[in-house]
Amino acid sequence: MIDEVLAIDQLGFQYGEKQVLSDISLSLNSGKYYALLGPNGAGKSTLFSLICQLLRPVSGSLNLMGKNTQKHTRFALKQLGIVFQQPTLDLDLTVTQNLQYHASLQGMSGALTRQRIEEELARFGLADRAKDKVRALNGGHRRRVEIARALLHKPKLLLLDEATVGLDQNTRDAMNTHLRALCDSEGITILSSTHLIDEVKPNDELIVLLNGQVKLQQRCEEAMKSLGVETVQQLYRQMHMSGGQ
Ligand SMILES: Nc1ncnc2c1ncn2[C@@H]1O[C@H](COP(=O)(O)OP(=O)(O)OP(=O)(O)O)[C@@H](O)[C@H]1O
Repeated sequence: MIDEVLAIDQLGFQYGEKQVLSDISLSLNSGKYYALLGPNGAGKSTLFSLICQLLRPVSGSLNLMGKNTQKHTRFALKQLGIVFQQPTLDLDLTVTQNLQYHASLQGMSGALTRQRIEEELARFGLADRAKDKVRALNGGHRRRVEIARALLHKPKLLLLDEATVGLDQNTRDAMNTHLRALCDSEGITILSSTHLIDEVKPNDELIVLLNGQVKLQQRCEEAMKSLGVETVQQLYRQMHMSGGQ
């Protein structure tokens, strides 16, 4: 079994003249939850776009499951599930139709599609909403559908770009618990960007991006211990003061 799911080596990116990411090197292992923290404009969404190949790196390389993403595009896209910051469900289609559309883009057979939709909707407590139009769902349920959709083809790496924004506290808590359980039960790796520091748990792997550079990659609990702080808030504030904006 390959333990390293994503390897990023000396990645650099710029929009025109503007350098946005510099010398990013990261290693993400299977079954772990990585919380990506960084202020507005730090480059989190750009990093996600590079991983899912909406953008091409200016320098450096990305390997997914041991294969270079630019040389093995289709393979790489099959390893990824993505939930973008902006909702992307079709509100006028049913939950099942939205999922079927994704499955057909992934080239999944009809039988497999039916089976996987049933499994994922059950897992997310949405089995009884399968035939409802997405428009009829509340924000928390819509997000769950988006995550179920991203998992349909059993990706190795799930990218969540501020996936809990706009959800109430209870829904966020439930989703966060659920996502970490996915890492344990399915061995899936999650890279999740957030501004909500209270969502980062001591057992998470923490990645802090500041000014387009990785300032920290360490298990959260260990990072707090080595910096002598008691909360993730304090840790993040300290990182800012020692190298941020
Ligand atoms: N298409 C673009 N063209 C030019 N500059 C861009 C473009 N997209 C983003 N940028 C700039 O690149 C930098 C990084 O943006 P990015 O959206 O990756 O940051 P972020 O960490 O995701 O921020 P946020 O938390 O606000 O979503 C910012 O300075 C932003 O203004």
